[in-house]
Amino acid sequence: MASIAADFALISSCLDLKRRVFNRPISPLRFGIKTRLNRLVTQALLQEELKNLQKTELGFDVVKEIELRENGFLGTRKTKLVCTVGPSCCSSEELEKLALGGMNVARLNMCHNTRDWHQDVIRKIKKLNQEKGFCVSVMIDTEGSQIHVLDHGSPSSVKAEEGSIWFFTTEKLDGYRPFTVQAYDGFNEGVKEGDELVVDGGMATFEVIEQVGNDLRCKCTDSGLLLPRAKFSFWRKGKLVEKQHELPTFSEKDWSDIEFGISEGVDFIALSFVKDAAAVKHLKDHLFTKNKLVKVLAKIECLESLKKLEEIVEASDGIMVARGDLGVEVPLEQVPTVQEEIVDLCRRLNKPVIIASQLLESMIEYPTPTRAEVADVSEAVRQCADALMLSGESAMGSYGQKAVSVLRMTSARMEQWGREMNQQRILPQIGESLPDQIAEQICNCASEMANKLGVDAILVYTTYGQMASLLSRNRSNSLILAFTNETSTRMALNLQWGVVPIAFDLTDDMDTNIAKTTHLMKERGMMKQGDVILVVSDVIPLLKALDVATVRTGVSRCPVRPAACCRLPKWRAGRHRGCNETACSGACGCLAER
Ligand SMILES: Nc1ncnc2c1ncn2[C@@H]1O[C@H](COP(=O)(O)OP(=O)(O)O)[C@@H](O)[C@H]1O
Ligand SMILES: C=C(OP(=O)(O)O)C(=O)O
Ligand SMILES: [K+]
Ligand SMILES: [Mg+2]
Repeated sequence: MASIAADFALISSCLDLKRRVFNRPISPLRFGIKTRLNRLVTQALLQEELKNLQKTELGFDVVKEIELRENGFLGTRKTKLVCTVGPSCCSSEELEKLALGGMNVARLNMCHNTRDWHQDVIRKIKKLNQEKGFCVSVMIDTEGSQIHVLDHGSPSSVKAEEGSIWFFTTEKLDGYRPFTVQAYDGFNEGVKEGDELVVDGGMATFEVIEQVGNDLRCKCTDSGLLLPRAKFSFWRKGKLVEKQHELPTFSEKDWSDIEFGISEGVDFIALSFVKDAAAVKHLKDHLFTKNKLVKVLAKIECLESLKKLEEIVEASDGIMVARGDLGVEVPLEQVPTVQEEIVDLCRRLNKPVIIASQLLESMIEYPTPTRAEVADVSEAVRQCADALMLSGESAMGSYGQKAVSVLRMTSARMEQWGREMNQQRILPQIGESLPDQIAEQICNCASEMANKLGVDAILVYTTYGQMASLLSRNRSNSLILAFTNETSTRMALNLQWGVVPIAFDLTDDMDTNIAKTTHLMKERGMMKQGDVILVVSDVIPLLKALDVATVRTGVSRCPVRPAACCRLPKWRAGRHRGCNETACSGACGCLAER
């Protein structure tokens, strides 16, 4: 196997040979898979420059750095973790503990708390990133038409006993009133006597026994707990009673929250209750006019979004399977299959996907998860979702850090099992244009090769994250180290399976990029002798890359040598690029213009 140890004798002889033949330094393949030889040559050429490099020129997340040193490339966790920030974890100390525990993305749910509170949290996270070397991205999650919630006026859960009679009203309650629950104006439109009112997808069930003006009198038919802000829906003969009036995806508050998010420099906006692709495009257009590279995630959490799933996934930069609300509109037993379908579709279309809500719900109150919760988390990891999300567990629970460590350990174990099983999946082609198809093929082949050769890491040099994402899509065993000079790309890649985004000041010269980054990785103890790496890049635009690759083909068959073909390299500024000849020798009989 290749080694990254320097072999100076070999390099020198290569350089000599090269200079003699081409009278110019070797230029290895600008994209594609690097050979050991090329890597060694590049290293030698850049040796002087490398001596002056500062370790800090590599923007590496401190937490990943520790993990990499401890577990090596293969053992480093690939599944990403999103934590909702709330009162339990909003101090700098708590946020730091979550970051150290492996939080990749912090989510702020705009349904709760004040603008100032959110601003304070975002600034604390950015400060921690800057001062302590974390790489935690920030996501805001819009409120949307989040009005399908009940309020019983009590800060804790209230139990509904079977047979008890309850009053569901639009009247504003001032505090707790026994057997009374407040709902939004118009909640009972289209509802008939005999319909079922289901709370939180089945936590408790009521039968509508009487319409009283705008209110409903209901009998509890299946006892259960009503949590604060419980979600509810009406059902008739096993089917959802669809809402009479469609609420817009964006409220005025949502737009103002979005503007706030943009001005605070958030990395993701998760859009609640998306019903079609138009809503996603609307927001993306808005961001485009502001020249903002914020990623838009669509939350799949209502029946309408399932009907238009494919167009929504295509329009978005990523998806959240928001099982909390989804489980209110879809029968609970269908949620697992719907989840798997969404995860599969996202992977087919190359969009990151987050599994959200109730992953470790019992840990809001208890320090240990249930077996069933661990099984649910494992299942999401087995499906190869990009990320797992904590909601109340981190936002308001007492064991947020422990919940993060349960996610971390469970996903690491399941990923290891996945590697042992070596499950491969044939993926459909997604690229439509030739350059996109080429990029895709390179990434597919690199991933396959990485698995077959037992490669430790794939290094990808990327401006907008395209190839890093295509590599991630393959879910290969190797870790993907993505070097980018774009901060927005680095923060966005934080959500992608198996990608470790690293800030680095990329140049147009791939040899320099590779030499410098591998040198720094070694210096920092993250790469060692004997590690096997593959290199892929989209830094040079693909069409050009094709040209460069072709030049490379041509170089080895340069007209200086009689049997060479000069067709592919073309003639540049009247000179052949490979050898400085001013005219084609014609020896090859090629089609080049002469
Ligand atoms: N920023 C916040 N401020 C106060 N409480 C919060 C905040 N974010 C989340 N929470 C609490 O954590 C719970 C779970 O969060 P989440 O699932 O995001 O919200 P929801 O329950 O509204 O869907 C919320 O119901 C709320 O009690
Ligand atoms: C994540 C979800 O959205 P929210 O917490 O904003 O209701 C959900 O419904 O699962
Ligand atoms: K929300
Ligand atoms: Mg929701």
